[in-house]
Amino acid sequence: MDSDQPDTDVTVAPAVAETADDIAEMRIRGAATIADAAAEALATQAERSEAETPAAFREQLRAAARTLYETRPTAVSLPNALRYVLRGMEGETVAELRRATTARAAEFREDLEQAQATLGEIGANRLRDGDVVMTHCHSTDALSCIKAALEDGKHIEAIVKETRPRKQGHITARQLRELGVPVTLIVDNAARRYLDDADHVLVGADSIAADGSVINKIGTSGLAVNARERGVPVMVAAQTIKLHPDTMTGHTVAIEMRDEHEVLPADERAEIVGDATESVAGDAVDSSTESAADDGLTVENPAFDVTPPRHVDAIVTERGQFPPESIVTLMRELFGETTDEPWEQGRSRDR
Ligand SMILES: O=C(COP(=O)(O)O)[C@H](O)[C@H](O)COP(=O)(O)O
Repeated sequence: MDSDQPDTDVTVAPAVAETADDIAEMRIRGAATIADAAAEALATQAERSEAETPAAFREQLRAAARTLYETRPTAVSLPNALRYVLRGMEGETVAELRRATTARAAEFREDLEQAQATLGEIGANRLRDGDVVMTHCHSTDALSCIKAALEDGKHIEAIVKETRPRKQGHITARQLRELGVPVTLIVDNAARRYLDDADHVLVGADSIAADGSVINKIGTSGLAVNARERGVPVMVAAQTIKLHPDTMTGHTVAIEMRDEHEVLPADERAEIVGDATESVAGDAVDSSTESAADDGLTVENPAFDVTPPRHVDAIVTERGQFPPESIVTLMRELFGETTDEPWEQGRSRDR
C-alpha cells in the first residue's frame, strides 16, 4: 500500500457513507453544520468499528475521514474538524482508541456550539437597536449574531438575498421569522438598490485565507463591492474553524464547481439550444449520442467566490473581532505553520 494514502479498501461504516452523501448532495450544508456532522460521523465510525487491532482501527478512522473529506472542497471547517478529531485518536488498545476518539468528537462538537454562541455575543455588539442587516446565503454564525442582538433587547430587521441557484436565503428568511425578525426577501439582483436601506452586510464564511480574503457563497464578493461603494460596513461572522491553515504556506482555496442542473434544468437547456441537434449545415445529428457539451452552450456554476480583505470591515470570531488583514496572527496562534491531510494525523505511529 502507498504509505501516504489510507487503504481505500478499508470498510467505512454505512452511516459515514450516508453522511458523506448528505454533505455532497447538500442535505447537510453550511460550513459549521458540515463540520459538526463530520465529527459526529467519525464518532459513529469509532463506536461501530469491529477492528481487532489498534492499527486496523486507526486505518478505518482515516478511511472514514477521507470519505468525508472528498465530499465538498471549499469549507475548510471540514478538514479542520477531521484533523481535530483524529488528533485525539490516542490509546494502546481498540477500546482506548474508541473511547478517546468518541470523547474527542464530542468535545469538538461542544466547542463548536460554544464558539458560535460566543461569536454571536461579540457580533451583536456591532449591531445597534433598530439596525437593518442584509444577509446572503444561510449562515448559522451570522444568525448567531442576530440572535444575540435580539436577546440583548435590540430590534433588528433583515433584508435577505434569495441566493441563487439554491435559494439558501429562504432558510435564512424562515429562521429569522421564527426569531420574530421582520424580513424583506429580495432577488440577488436587487441587492445594490436595497443597500441604501441597510446598516450592515452580515455574511458567514466557508474559509478565510491568511491574507484576510473571505471565501463564501457565490455573490458575496459582488455584494461586498457594492456595500463598500454605498458605505455599508461588511461584517463576516466566522468561527476560527473557518480559518484555512494551508493558505499560510501559499495554497489557494479550491472553489467548488457544482452541477449545471442547479442553474439550468435539462428542459430549460433544451429551450435555449432549441434544435441544436441539427447542425448549421443542416446535417442531422443523433440527439441520443449528442453530449450537452456539444450543443455550444456552457453553463458554469461556481458555488463560492473570494472577497478581498479590502472589502471586508470586520471578521467576528469567538476569539474577538479582527480586521481581515490581522487574521493571520490568530491563524498562526491556532494552527502553527504545518498541516497534514486529515488522515495523516498520527500515521507515524503505524509505520
Ligand atoms: O456559503 C455558505 C453555505 O454554502 P452552502 O449552502 O453551499 O453549503 C455559508 O455562508 C457558510 O458556509 C457559512 O455558514 P455557517 O455560518 O453556518 O458555517
